[in-house]
Amino acid sequence: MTTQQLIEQIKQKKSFLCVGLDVDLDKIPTFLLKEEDPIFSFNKAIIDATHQYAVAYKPNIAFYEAYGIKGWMSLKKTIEYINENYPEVYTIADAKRGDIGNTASMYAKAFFEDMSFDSVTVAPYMGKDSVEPFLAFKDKHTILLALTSNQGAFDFQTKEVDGKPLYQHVLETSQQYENAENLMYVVGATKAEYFEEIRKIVPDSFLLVPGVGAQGGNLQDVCKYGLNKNVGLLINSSRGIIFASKAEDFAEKAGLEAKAIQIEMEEILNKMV
Ligand SMILES: O=c1ccn([C@@H]2O[C@H](COP(=O)(O)O)[C@@H](O)[C@H]2O)c(=O)[nH]1
Repeated sequence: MTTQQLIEQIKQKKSFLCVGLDVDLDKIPTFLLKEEDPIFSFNKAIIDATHQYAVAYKPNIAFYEAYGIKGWMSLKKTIEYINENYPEVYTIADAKRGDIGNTASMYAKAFFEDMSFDSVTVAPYMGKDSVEPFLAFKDKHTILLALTSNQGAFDFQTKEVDGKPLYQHVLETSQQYENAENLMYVVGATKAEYFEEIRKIVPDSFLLVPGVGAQGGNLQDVCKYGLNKNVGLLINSSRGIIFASKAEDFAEKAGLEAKAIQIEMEEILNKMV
């Protein structure tokens, strides 16, 4: 999907919500465990109930890898279901990959060609040759970890290197990579006070923002400096939406949670114009 198509969808739905599909068999309604593929059944119901309020879905690959081959099959069925039924929706493989060039190319093929995701999250620690193989794919996005939502972000990402925090080097240096127009960045909602500085460095880039809901980040705080002329934000909520209920009404409750966030987003967007 092109960036322009993503922007069009955001305008149409008046939403920049990304629903995280982090399925945990211990947390889904027990009646689903009788199904042939409980993870896919759960995802299908969540997607059907939330797609009108969300512009993107982000399965975190760990939640599928943890179940071995069955988990990978559930992931493949999920991405195929989205692409076939809701082709306007943007998809993110939250895989946090990162390795030397030839290995990075294989990761890129796995997520962009075999799985047909629109984007993949990548750790920047190994530098240019580990990122550019992903960027080489046309109409696909590489989402680099810049300033993550967790407490451990302060271990390295905010440390000063040559007079500025490491995360700022990630933003500035990666903008010089070949096909840098295919870059987006992860910035945690729990780091709202950093958005003003980040927008000075990457005013036009899309930012994937996890950390609202269960991790305590706040939508309004992020939007204060995070929005740009094209909205430029994808706000992710996983547990806060998909586990809104563990009963028969789990999908309906997920839909209501997504709708509440979409309404808040619409109000924010209305104030922009
Ligand atoms: O900085 C980061 C990068 C990725 N994540 C991932 O996003 C979701 C958040 O889930 P919630 O249930 O809404 O907290 C999850 O997949 C994380 O691994 C992140 O939280 N922070």
